[in-house]
Order: sequence, then C-alpha cells, then structure tokens
Amino acid sequence: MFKVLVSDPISDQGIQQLTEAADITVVKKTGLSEAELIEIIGEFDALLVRSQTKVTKPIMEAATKLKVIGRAGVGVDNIDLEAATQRGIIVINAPDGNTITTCEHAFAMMMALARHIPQAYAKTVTGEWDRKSFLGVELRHKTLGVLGMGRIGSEVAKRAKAFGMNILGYDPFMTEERAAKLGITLASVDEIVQQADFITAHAPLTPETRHMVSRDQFAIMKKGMRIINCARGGIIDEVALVEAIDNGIVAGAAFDVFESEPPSPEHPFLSHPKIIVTPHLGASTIEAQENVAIDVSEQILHILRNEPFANAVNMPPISASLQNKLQPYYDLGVKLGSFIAQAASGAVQEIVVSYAGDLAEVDTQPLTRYIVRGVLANHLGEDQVNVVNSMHLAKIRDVNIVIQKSHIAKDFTNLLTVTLKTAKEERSVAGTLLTGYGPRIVQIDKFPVDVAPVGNLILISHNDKPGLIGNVGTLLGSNNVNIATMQVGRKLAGGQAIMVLGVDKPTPKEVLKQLTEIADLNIAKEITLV
Ligand SMILES: NC(=O)C1=CN([C@@H]2O[C@H](COP(=O)(O)OP(=O)(O)OC[C@H]3O[C@@H](n4cnc5c(N)ncnc54)[C@H](O)[C@@H]3O)[C@@H](O)[C@H]2O)C=CC1
Ligand SMILES: O=C(O)C(=O)COP(=O)(O)O
Repeated sequence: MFKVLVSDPISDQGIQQLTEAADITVVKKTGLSEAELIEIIGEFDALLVRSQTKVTKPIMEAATKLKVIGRAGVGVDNIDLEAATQRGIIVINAPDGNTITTCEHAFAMMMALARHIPQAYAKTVTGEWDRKSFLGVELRHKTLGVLGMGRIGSEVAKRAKAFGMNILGYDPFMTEERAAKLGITLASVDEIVQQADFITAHAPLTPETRHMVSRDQFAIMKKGMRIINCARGGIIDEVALVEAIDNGIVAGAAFDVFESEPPSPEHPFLSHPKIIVTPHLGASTIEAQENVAIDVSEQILHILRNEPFANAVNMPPISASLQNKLQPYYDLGVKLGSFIAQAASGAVQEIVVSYAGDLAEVDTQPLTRYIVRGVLANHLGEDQVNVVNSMHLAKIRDVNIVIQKSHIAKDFTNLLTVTLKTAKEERSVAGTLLTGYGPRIVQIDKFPVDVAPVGNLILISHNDKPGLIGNVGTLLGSNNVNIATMQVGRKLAGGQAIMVLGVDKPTPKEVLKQLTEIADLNIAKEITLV
C-alpha cells in the first residue's frame, strides 16, 4: 500500500484515480508548516503539491520513503530540485493542463488593464457614476511583446492576432520557422521594450529572466507601455516598475504574481492606482485544476507502480519516439548492470557501456541511467538508487562512465555490453532482445552464452575438463539445489570456460564454498536478478 500526501488544495475530481486505487491511501493536509511536514513526511511515498508548499531540502531529508513529488501545475520553483535529484526523488509536473487557463487570465488582465475595469468597478459600486476617469485604449493595431514563447506565450500570441495586434516574440529557443508559423516577428528584449505597446511575460523565473525588464529597459522603453505578468514575480523588477509608472513611462501594469507571495500589505502594487493585481489566479479554473490533477495523479501512479512515466522535471526530457525505442531495453539494462556488479569483485572504478547496432543511432542517455542504476543498486541498495540519481551517485563516487557506440552488432540487431572495471578486475556482460524470447544474456567475459536474465543464477569460472560439469551437478543435487537451466561457454577446448546455472532457489553460502573446492573450478558466484 502506497501513501500519498496532498499538501495543497487540489481538485478532488482530478485525484480520483488516486483516491479510488486499491493500492493507494490518500491523506489531505493543507497549510502545513515546514516543521509539521518534516514530522509526517517519512510515512509517505508520494507528495502532491501546487505552488504554496515549499518542498525544501530538510523536508526531503526527512522523506525516507518518498519516491515522487508531483506538482499539479507548471512552475517547480517551490521545490528544491537539486535536493530531490540527490535523494533520487522524481519530480514531475503537469505542463499542459493549465496552459489555456493561464493564457486566458493574461488576456483578461490585458483587457482589464486597457479598459481600467477593476478601477471602474471599484468606483461604480460606491454609487459614483464616473465616465470621465477611465478612458481606455484599443488592442487593435497595437504591438504586443511576448517574453517567453512557450506553451502559454504562444497561445497568448494566437489570441492577440485575433484581436488585430502585431506580435513581437522573444524566446531563446524560438526559431524563425516557428515564429513564421505563428505569424509573429522574433525580436530582442530591447527591440520589444522600444516598440511594443503591451508586454506580457511568459517565461520561467531563472537567473537569466530575473529582472529582464528593469531600469535599463525602462530607460529606453516606449512611453505609455502597459505590462502584464502572469508568469513569475521577479521577471519584471517591481521597484523599477513603480518608478517607471510614477515617471510617466509606463501607463499601467497588471500582475498576478509577486517576487514574494503573498506580498506584504505595504507592497506598493497594492495601493497603486495604475496597477491591478490578482492573487496568483492564473491557473485557477475548474478545468485547469482538474486537468493538472488528473495528469499528475496518472504519473504518480505509474511511478509508484514502477511503470514508465512522463513529465519528470529533474531528468532530461525524452521524446515519445525515443521512449518507444528505448523502453524495451530498460529492464535488460538494469539486469546487465546488476549481473556484472554481482559478478565482479572489488570497488567499482569505471562502467563502460557499449551500444552496438540500431541503438548506436539514438540518444541512449536514458538507457545508460538504467544500466548505471543496475550496477550501483547492487552496492548501495535497491531503495537508494533510481534513474533520477544514478548518474549523480556515480559522479560523487568518482565512478567513470564511458559510452561507446558502433553501428555493427555482428549477429544481433542490437547488442548492449556492460564492462565493469574495478580495483581488482575487469568483467563484462552483453545482452540483447531476441524476438520471441525477450531479454537474453549472450556473452559473459566474451564467452558466448544464451541465458535468460532472471531468477537465481550461479556463475562459475572453470577449466574445460571432463567430469567437472558432472561434479557440479552432483554437489548441487546432494544439497537439494535443483538445476533448472545450464549454459556452458568456452573459446577453446580445454581452455578457460564459464558455466551459468539457473537454480530454483538461492544457493546456501556453504554450498557455493564447496563448489570452489571442486578440482578445476576457480570461482562460483551467486547472482540474483529480480
Ligand atoms: N500565474 C499562474 O498561475 C501560472 C503561471 N505559470 C508560469 O508561466 C510561465 C510559462 O509557462 P509555460 O508557457 O507553460 O512554460 P513553457 O516552458 O512552455 O514556456 C516558457 C518559455 O520561456 C522561455 N524562456 C526561457 N528562458 C527565457 C528567457 N531568458 N527569455 C525569454 N524566454 C525564455 C522558454 O524557452 C519557453 O519557451 C512559467 O513561469 C509558469 O510557471 C504557468 C501556469 C500558471
Ligand atoms: O502552474 C504554475 O506554474 C502556477 O503558477 C500555478 O500555481 P498554482 O497551482 O495555482 O499554485
């Protein structure tokens, strides 16, 4: 049974898959302090948050069972991603569910700003009929500058076109082709502040975007500009903005987000007649809240059940086509890593992964994470290593990872070889996926074999001598260890050879020791592949 803590207000309908799952218990506790979270987080396998819960390093240090933090929304700036990665906690978000809702909020803010709707409303409800103070501007034929042309920025641009606006877009990842397709013009931040009538921010808050509109930009800005920020507080310098409004450079601003949330009651935005504000409501619609909760619940279920998942924020993104290609190899990758870690003695110094065949043509980094996980889990424990932290753990232990690629895989479509260099020796194992048979180990230390990588195995290194196989069988049989499968590999008759036995249950240590006492049998190791 897995326990999921929901620590922010999240749609009940959206998390139905979690509340109705037989293997999940959902606990809802909102408004907890850091200390309160630290106290209870140890019991939970998953944490589901929005933007209020600050998931800090101390919380993660106390989260001994936590496998995943799900963010029902886009921005993960409330989660310490580095701490999560180090502890192997997967952080996922729901990047698509609130795009339209937030875009519509930005648009509503732009229109409210152009027509002074909040100010006019506030006066009208007092009984005053003031038709002179609220002369607005049209959007038609105005230039809109969009800072950040991702999901939300692109949707804002589409709607602005329908309003007859000209669009300038700035985004470091935007190509001319994509801009042309959206019917917008690419521009620099300086060009945007010099030419636009409205600016709307839709980028994440990063060291680069922090104060991307500040005193330098206000100094060259077109007079009468209006600014909207429904992305993250801090992208527009709040202090410099108030100065620019008071100096007559900026005509007004509409903000949904603040550098510090909630803002203090003395924050200058809250009393400024030309600034309208909402309390981080960009994603707050029934539809968006259901969408993000559904998306994130689905991925949490996959992660807890050890199934493939999407939308991890602290792992490199992977396209659906690459995922389809690599996914069948993940299990084989873990098994090969685990096999060779159990076979080799001594401290691990280097893991060499060779991809041969079709696999050499694609980005195999995600698969390497699984292989490294397989190797390290043998030494560090299954629950300590996963695909999120495997590369990080290898790095901090000075384990060198070497990747080799070759288009030729001899007899196989694809061949994955994992070589482990330890302080004592170098050993290797190679595997492939055989149509109709699934994952197979086809080489051990370059000896050809054909072994299903599953269950309890005994790996024996011996000299190829008559009678040895019989002696092994007799010894195991007399100790009630039943041999289910047997594979023998040798390069030369009478030379070095290996034997892999599949047995029905774990082999007692004493029996393994007795095996090594058989003449011409050099090493016997138990290998368990789950
Ligand atoms: N107010 C609210 O309630 C909500 C706020 N948001 C915020 O809106 C923002 C945008 O969200 P999405 O469009 O879904 O994200 P996205 O990831 O699709 O788009 C962000 C874009 O910003 C661009 N970018 C990165 N660095 C930049 C820079 N230095 N200058 C200009 N652009 C840069 C990226 O290339 C990307 O295209 C995020 O900060 C998100 O947290 C999202 C949902 C609700
Ligand atoms: O999705 C985002 O990035 C948001 O800012 C929405 O935040 P919220 O879930 O409404 O607290």
